[in-house]
Amino acid sequence: MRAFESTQIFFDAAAEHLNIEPSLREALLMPSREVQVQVTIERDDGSLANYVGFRVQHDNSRGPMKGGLRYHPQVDLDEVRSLASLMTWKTAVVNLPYGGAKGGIGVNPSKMSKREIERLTRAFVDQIHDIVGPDTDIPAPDMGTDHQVMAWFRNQWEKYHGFNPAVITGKPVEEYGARGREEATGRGVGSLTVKLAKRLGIKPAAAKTAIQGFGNVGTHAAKFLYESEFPIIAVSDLTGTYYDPNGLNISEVLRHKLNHPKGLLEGYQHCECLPVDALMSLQDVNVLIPAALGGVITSENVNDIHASIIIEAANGPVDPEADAVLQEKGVTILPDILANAGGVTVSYFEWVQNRQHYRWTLDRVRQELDHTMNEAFENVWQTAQQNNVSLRNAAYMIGITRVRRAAELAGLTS
Ligand SMILES: NC(=O)C1=CN([C@@H]2O[C@H](COP(=O)(O)OP(=O)(O)OC[C@H]3O[C@@H](n4cnc5c(N)ncnc54)[C@H](OP(=O)(O)O)[C@@H]3O)[C@@H](O)[C@H]2O)C=CC1
Ligand SMILES: O=C(O)CCC(=O)C(=O)O
Repeated sequence: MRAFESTQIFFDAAAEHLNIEPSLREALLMPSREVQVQVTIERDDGSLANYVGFRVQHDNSRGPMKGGLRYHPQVDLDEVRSLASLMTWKTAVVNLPYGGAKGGIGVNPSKMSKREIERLTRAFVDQIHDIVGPDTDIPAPDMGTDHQVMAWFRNQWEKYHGFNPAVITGKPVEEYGARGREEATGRGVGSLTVKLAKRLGIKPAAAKTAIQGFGNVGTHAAKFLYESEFPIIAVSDLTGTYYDPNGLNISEVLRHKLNHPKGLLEGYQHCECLPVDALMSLQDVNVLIPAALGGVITSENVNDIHASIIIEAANGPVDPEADAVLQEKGVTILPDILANAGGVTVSYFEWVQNRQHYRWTLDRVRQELDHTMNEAFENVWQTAQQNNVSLRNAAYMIGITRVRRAAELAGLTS
């Protein structure tokens, strides 16, 4: 199933509960603007390379549009469209004054030099600089991009429009970035995992956890949960699944990754190394955290999953067919638009600080993040209980209701 179709099915299920009529559904779901651009750079060897870049601006009823930039070979218009719509519901679920957007380039950054990635980023900004801005659409990191890419993006954008660091978030801390943005998504995932397990009566020692993807989100979620005494029994990246039924020493695993020339888990010796896909079907896993690509749990592999809790750190990891099977089995799924909202929440704090020319302490960022995530969690939990629906359905109902209200107040057709 294509990514946007998946998102649409989840949207429709909630819209049905809310009794939203078809033409309004269409208006809420249809992206406001989709831009596709050619991104051509000179490779280090002097040859030319052409890529396709996208920015989909889904909705701005609640404020400027917000969402990350992904550099990955699978990036295409359908995926970016789906990710952009998820941003609209996500910013609404955590009640940030934003709409939703997403962008990316179909490229494999692991096969490029640092200078090539810089040229690629600057060439992309040359193509889209006039549709993004601090009051219109504010990008941020996602898969394959980091604070360095954000710094290049800002620098190139400011060549056209002048000083304004609020044009992008997730910047280096010393260059107008917020303390705590890098850890924010993983920290939010970790704190809600702890909260959900407690709510379901599962003690940390019994919450054996597996994390797919060990990049920004996966590493910080692992760190938080390890410190909360959850046994992390497996983690994976593209080099394999690293498994210890008694729990990995996450400090040691993180040290290994830090010392690996490409930041990979490859070569980590103090556990079993299994094939990449083995992580999903490990029998002794209670909490499964997909933290890499979307569409990784489908009708093909759903029956191999043994976990009783799935935390969607990635965007769109479970497709609707698999979701239905998991619901039937009683698996609790914390949906992406709530679980991974810590990143955009601290992006919002960064944007606020940039606009006020003021800096918050890390303690303040963490405190406000925890407050926002807790409030959103409680709201989603209560809505699910009151309406007897899944947490995903409840989260969509909250998001859609807020966006619909803002759109109606503004005058839908104006
Ligand atoms: N960064 C953020 O703030 C936010 C991210 N997200 C979502 O979280 C997810 C991860 O993003 P992020 O951590 O930033 O991305 P990164 O690029 O930092 O890390 C991605 C990780 O996933 C691994 N990976 C890719 N494919 C597979 C696979 N098939 N099996 C196992 N591991 C795999 C990569 O391995 P390798 O290194 O070997 O390539 C890498 O470890 C995405 O879905 C993103 O949209 C959501 C909200 C905010
Ligand atoms: O930090 C942001 O603005 C957006 C992060 C993002 O892309 C996401 O939540 O999926």
